[in-house]
Order: sequence, then C-alpha cells, then structure tokens
Amino acid sequence: MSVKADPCSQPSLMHPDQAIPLLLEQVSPVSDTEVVLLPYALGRVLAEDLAACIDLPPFDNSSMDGYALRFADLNTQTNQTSLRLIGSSFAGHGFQGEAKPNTCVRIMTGAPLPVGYDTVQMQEEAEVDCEIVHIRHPKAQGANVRCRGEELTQGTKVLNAGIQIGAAELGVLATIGASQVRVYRQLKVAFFSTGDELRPVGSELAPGQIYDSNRYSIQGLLKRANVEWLDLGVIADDPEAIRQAFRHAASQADMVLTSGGVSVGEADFTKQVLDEEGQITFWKLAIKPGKPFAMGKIDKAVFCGLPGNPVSSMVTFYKLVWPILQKMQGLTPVAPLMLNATLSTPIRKSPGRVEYQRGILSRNAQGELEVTITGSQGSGMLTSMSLANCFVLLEQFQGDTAVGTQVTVEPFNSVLC
Ligand SMILES: Nc1nc2c(c(=O)[nH]1)N[C@H]1C(S)=C(S)[C@@H](COP(=O)(O)OP(=O)(O)OC[C@H]3O[C@@H](n4cnc5c(N)ncnc54)[C@H](O)[C@@H]3O)O[C@H]1N2
Ligand code: MOO
Repeated sequence: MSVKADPCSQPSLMHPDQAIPLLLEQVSPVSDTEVVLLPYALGRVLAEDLAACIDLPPFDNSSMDGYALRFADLNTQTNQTSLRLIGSSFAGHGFQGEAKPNTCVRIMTGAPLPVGYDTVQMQEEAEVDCEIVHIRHPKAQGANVRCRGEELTQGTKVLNAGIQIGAAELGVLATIGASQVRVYRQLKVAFFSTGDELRPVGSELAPGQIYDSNRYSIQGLLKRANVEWLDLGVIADDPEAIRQAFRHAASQADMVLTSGGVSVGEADFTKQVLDEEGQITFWKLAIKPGKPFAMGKIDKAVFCGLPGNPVSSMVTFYKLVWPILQKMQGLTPVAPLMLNATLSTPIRKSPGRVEYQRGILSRNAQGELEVTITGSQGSGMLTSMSLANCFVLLEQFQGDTAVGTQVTVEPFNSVLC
C-alpha cells in the first residue's frame, strides 16, 4: 500500500520543537510591577522573592485533642501513669498557668502548648476519673507537638519570584500574614477575528455565513492564561479595516492576537497587512492542525496570527502562543507532561507534519492507560476538541497507526480543560 504524503506539508517547514525556541527568543518578560491585595493575586506572577516574616507555626501547639504533659513524669516501665488535671488550653485561648510535676492540661488541636509541658497524649489513649487522668502507652517525648518554626523560621525564603500564584500560594501568603504582594503587571492582549463569513452569536445566519466561534474559544484560553483581553470583535476581509484594527490594537496591548487570514487565499489579508504595518518574523511550521501560524511585531506589540480553522486556532494558541505569553508574563514555560498509552482506535495520518490529534485518555479494566481518538479530526471540527482530554502526538514522518500501538499522549492542562 502506498503512503500518501500530506498535501499541506512542505519539506522546508520547521518542526515545532525547533520553532518554539525561535518564537520564544522574540519576546521578553514584562518588567513593570504593581502591588495587589491578596484576594486579587490569584493567577498573577510574583515579582520578588518572599521570606517568612514570622515563624511557622508561630508557637508550640498540639496536633491532637488530648492532654499536655511532661514526658519526664511518665512511667515508661509500667506504661501507666496517673496525672492531676489542672486546666485546659483551647485554640485561641491558651492555658495561662505553668506546668507542675505530675500534672496535665486538657488540650485541643491547634491550642498553645502550655509552658513547661513537652508532650501530648491523644485522648483515646487516656482515661479521666474526676481530676485524675490515667495515661496509657505513652509515646516518645514531643509526641503530637507541632513546634514553633518547624515548618519555616522567620526570614526563610518561602516563595520565589517568577512563580504563578495559585490557590496553595495564596494560602501560604496568608499563613505568613502577607496582606498584599508585588506582582508583574498583567499582560493586555487585543484579539480580533477576521472573515466576511463570520456572524456574532445571537444573529441569524444568511447563506454562506457561520458563527464566529474562535472569538469565544480563544477568549476562554486567554482567560485561563490570566491575561487581560481586549475584544475587538470581527473585522471584515478588507485590508483597510484590518489595518485600522491593527493600529488600534497595537496602541492598546502588549500582544495583538488574530484569527484567520494567514493562509494563501485571495481574501487572506491578515498576514499581508501586518507585513506592511509591521514585520512578519515567522510564518508556517510543520504542525497539524495550524500550519500557517504567523508571528511578528507591530510597533511595540507582539503579533500572533492564528489560522482561522477553529481547531487550528486552539491548537496553535496552546502549543505556541501560550508559552510566548508565559515568557512575557515572567514565567518559565515548562515542557508538557507526556505519557504512553495503548491506541484503541486506528489513526489515519499522512507523513509530513507533526500532528496533534484529539483523544480520550482512560484506564482500561486491567488498569492500563489507553487512548481513543475523538472521531473525525478535521481542522474545522471543534467537537473533536471538546470531547477530548488529551492530544495524541504523532511524529512528522509517521503514517497510519494501528490499534494496540503504544503512542505518546499529552494530557490537557488547566488552560485547555
Ligand atoms: N491552497 C492552500 N490553502 C490552504 C492552505 C494551504 O497551504 N494552501 N492551508 C490550509 C490550512 S492548513 C489552514 S489551517 C487554513 C488557514 O487559513 P486562514 O488562517 O487564512 O483562515 P481563513 O481562510 O480565514 O479560515 C479558514 C476556515 O476557518 C473558518 N473560520 C475563520 N475564522 C473563524 C472564526 N472566527 N470562527 C469560526 N470559524 C472560522 C473559515 O470560515 C474557514 O472555513 O488554510 C487552509 N488553506
Ligand atoms: O494546518 Mo490546517 O490543517 O487546516 O489547521
């Protein structure tokens, strides 16, 4: 059987692994910073190293509900000791007195360990008889005590500049009492789609028209990428209208992102106008979907031109634009997680481009990873994306792939889910 080459492939097209570093070389991280209150810091990039300004925990406290005692008072030979109960320590309301020999204090989880006690016996291993507590099976000295500074001491670095603040980091910041934090300023991305056939949702479709879906899918991705987006709507396939849109967008934003008009058709004006208004510094790579992706510059703004086909625009955003945005935001793009899985549906592919087919990754009855392709893989079929939870990565010169073959799978991350 003869192998049919991909009609859209050109031998000179660059592999994405080679192209991505070249794209990244063209952008620099923002340097401006601002101070934001903690509730507004989610998703922002930390602009300075942060050290703990208090010890963590700030005081010795109990990790169990039980009895605070002096380990030296325990009879470890008989495993039985009786201690006199002299008070209680609650979280937020510590015991005010001091330890005395052969005594204990009732203590709750999180309550300060009273001065002079060094160990906590959990209540399940103690019996109370009026004011006397019988301790059974004592543990080691210091058991169930969380010591001041055992997690972090004051002055220790707790978060590095250049990390993205997620839910855990918000919690860490609150733990050390940070009410505000210095972050890099948020990037502004201006987006417009091009095409005379595009109509906004909510309007009637005339013959030959379709709804502008890329505006929504790409805005969804931009939101997940934690940038501020400026929606410039749909621009007609008219070089003058596109020129005006470019000028307006470039004066407002760090990045001008467009969909459509980057291929070779007679109404594909995006790339052509950008060539006149700014510079195209990169065009086309060996990727499917998404071959005609373009990058460039207009005034101070970075330009990224996504192909109009709906799956192509999402894939090129995710694989190419998102790392560019990460670098511009002050983050370090990291290589995606890759897994091996057994293919459970056959794959059709012509050699020529690296393909990102859309798949569903799951575990079979034997607990092994398997992947199924989400039906037809046309670049215009967005349902192939919405049904998927991963890409199946097929190398440039690979052809059809049979059921049972081990394939490389890239699970979707939080930007695509
Ligand atoms: N002769 C050739 N033709 C094409 C080639 C080629 O190498 N030689 N490449 C094909 C590939 S691959 C792609 S990808 C597309 C990309 O073309 P454009 O970026 O110029 O996109 P358009 O022509 O404007 O649109 C393509 C397709 O997508 C639909 N579309 C556009 N915008 C939207 C939107 N906002 N929402 C929903 N759908 C949209 C549009 O109606 C077209 O069907 O070029 C191939 N052609
Ligand atoms: O490269 Mo294109 O296959 O239609 O997205």
